[in-house]
Amino acid sequence: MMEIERIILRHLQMELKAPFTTSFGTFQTKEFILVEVVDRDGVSGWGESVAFAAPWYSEETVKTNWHMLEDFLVPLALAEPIHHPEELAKRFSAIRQNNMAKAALEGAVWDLYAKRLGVPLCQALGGAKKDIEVGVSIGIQPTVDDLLRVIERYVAQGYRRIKVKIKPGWDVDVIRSVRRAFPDVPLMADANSAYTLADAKRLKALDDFGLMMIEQPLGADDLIDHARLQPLLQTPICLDESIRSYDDARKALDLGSCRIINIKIGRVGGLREARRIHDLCGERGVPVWCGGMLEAGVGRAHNIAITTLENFTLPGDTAASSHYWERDIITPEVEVEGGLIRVPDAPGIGYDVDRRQVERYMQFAKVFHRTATA
Ligand SMILES: O=C(O)CCC(=O)C1=CC=C[C@@H](O)[C@@H]1C(=O)O
Ligand SMILES: [Mg+2]
Repeated sequence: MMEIERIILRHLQMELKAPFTTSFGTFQTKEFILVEVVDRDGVSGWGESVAFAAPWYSEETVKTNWHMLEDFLVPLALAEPIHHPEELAKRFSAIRQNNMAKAALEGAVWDLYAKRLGVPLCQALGGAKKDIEVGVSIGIQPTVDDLLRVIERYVAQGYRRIKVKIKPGWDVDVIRSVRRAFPDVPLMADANSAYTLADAKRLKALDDFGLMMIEQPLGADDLIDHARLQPLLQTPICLDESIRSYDDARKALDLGSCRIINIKIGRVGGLREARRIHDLCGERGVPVWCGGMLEAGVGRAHNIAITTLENFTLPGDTAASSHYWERDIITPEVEVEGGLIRVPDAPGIGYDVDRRQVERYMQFAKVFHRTATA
């Protein structure tokens, strides 16, 4: 049983090594909330909210997450002891949506739970892989030549697949050039909802390049138009933004809206829901992979743990810490060798949170205490 004594929310800000550009815009600074739960014995569990500062990927932001955590979720977590992290889904069920806020706190409780059991988080989740395969996601670059140079660097580092961002006007010609330069590299494109069904012909033209998948071509909240588009394409559609729950995944598979699902722990509301979606896709023979949200070390560690589940058969977006940061907030940092991350075997998330670095990036914090009862 976990008796959480206090919960600390910290607001951090870290500079990315290089700006990240998608169909929606560019950012260079990552703001996020780090959640620490501390139990009666002084054991800490860590979670990271993946919401961005602005609501362009989803409606959640760092500030809405702080509000949800402070005013609703933290009080619910402190109200009573927790026997198992899966209980939180029920406890949080009165709060609609706000999945990234829920996932950050649930993730911290999972870490604490695994640490108390003395097992790695991956094992607590039922994962068995010792290494996970990873790819890298590359933002839109100023020119095609720049993009080719960046890809070359990551291919040389051994990443198992390359993901490039596309948008209208930066798609067929760009992918053609990439294919010409790298005929054999496992390649995929992410549109972040930049197209509509009216663009079906343009998307169909991408069939010529042997892409592993096209990620989220249409509306962020759509399943129907994707189900119309998929039969027109040879390339599998992978849904990201559209899948926020087990039920969304079930509906998407029933409708034929996609043939692959990108699971982001934050987007679906936590590790429990992520695992349920993974299991459903496994039963239906649909492969999944773990998406990224430019996480710092704690979020990255959670991604590694969930990716050890069996049906995460495609390389994910969890690249090395050094791809993003001068200095990450965990030790050791996440390293990629030959496109693989060795899954840590220490209890919980398996990496130590480097409190000195956390202090360095922290802008403000707030501590919440359990209100004393018997
Ligand atoms: O390296 C990563 O963490 C993945 C980055 C990435 O591709 C994305 C992060 C956040 C929003 C999107 O632009 C995109 C995605 O949709 O997967
Ligand atoms: Mg995506």
